Amino acid sequence: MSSHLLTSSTSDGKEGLAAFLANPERAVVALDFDGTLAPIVPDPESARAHPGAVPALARLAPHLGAVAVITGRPAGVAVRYGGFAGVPGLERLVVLGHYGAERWDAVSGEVKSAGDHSGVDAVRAELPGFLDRIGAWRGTWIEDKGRAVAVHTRRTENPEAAFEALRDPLNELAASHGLIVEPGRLVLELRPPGMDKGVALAAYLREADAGSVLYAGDDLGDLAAFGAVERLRGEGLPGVLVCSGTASGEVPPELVARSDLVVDGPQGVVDLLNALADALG
Ligand SMILES: O=P(O)(O)OC[C@H]1O[C@H](O[C@H]2O[C@H](CO)[C@@H](O)[C@H](O)[C@H]2O)[C@H](O)[C@@H](O)[C@@H]1O
Repeated sequence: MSSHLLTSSTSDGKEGLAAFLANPERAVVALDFDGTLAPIVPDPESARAHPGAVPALARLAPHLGAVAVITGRPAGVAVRYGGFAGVPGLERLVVLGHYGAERWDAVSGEVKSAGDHSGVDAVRAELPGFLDRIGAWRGTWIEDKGRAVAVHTRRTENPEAAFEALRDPLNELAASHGLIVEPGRLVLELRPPGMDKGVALAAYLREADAGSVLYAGDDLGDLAAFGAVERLRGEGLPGVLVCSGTASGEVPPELVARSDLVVDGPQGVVDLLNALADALG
């Protein structure tokens, strides 16, 4: 595996990588799931971690202070689709699900979650009729996530147009039930406010007593985590921001612009994790 993957063109990236490699026992790796560890697929229930992801994480994790997956998925779903449970090397893995409102850890094997929001039940009941009434595109699909409900347009004839047509109506519906809309890659999720990947990541880094951090993501929901790393860099914590880019053009330009390193989707993330493990091995 080549060390050229461990080069960044930004000064923050260079500083972050140097600190990470110099003091790995206090380094933290945090990764998004869909689009970063798992390739994007048309059916969200068919998404699975890249076959190289768990082996690469299991090689790297024993060298590090901590490793976490931070995802919009329910934590238990990410654990299942990722194949993260019971893996030698990942005995301390933490999965922060629902943008940080849920937490699974490998030590207990249990999921702990914040309280429920009654608005989610109301939206769940209302959404099918609501989508019919507003003439949502055929192929629009509702993903019931338990603590949230997501509306996907990837399987419609024109996913971008279907997505744009839903934006305003879903914003209104969410607001009327005290929820927010979390936009993602051809998905609009109605979920409780008050938590995001930035809040979740910052709290996790404090808990892990991080000396440096590397965060990788591919979507709008990851911008909050990028913001947290940028803030912490300002306070002296070295950090590397990695964009899991793809040829699809779906990755938000802002995420690319704010990253220190762009890699080629989940395969590129796996290569990067292996290059880090090689460098520390
Ligand atoms: O925070 P993440 O781990 O990136 O999760 C964000 C959402 O990912 C899933 O949707 C995305 O991946 C699907 C499977 O590849 C794809 O079909 C969809 O278009 C993408 O938006 C998941 O279904 C959502 O619940 C997550 O919030």
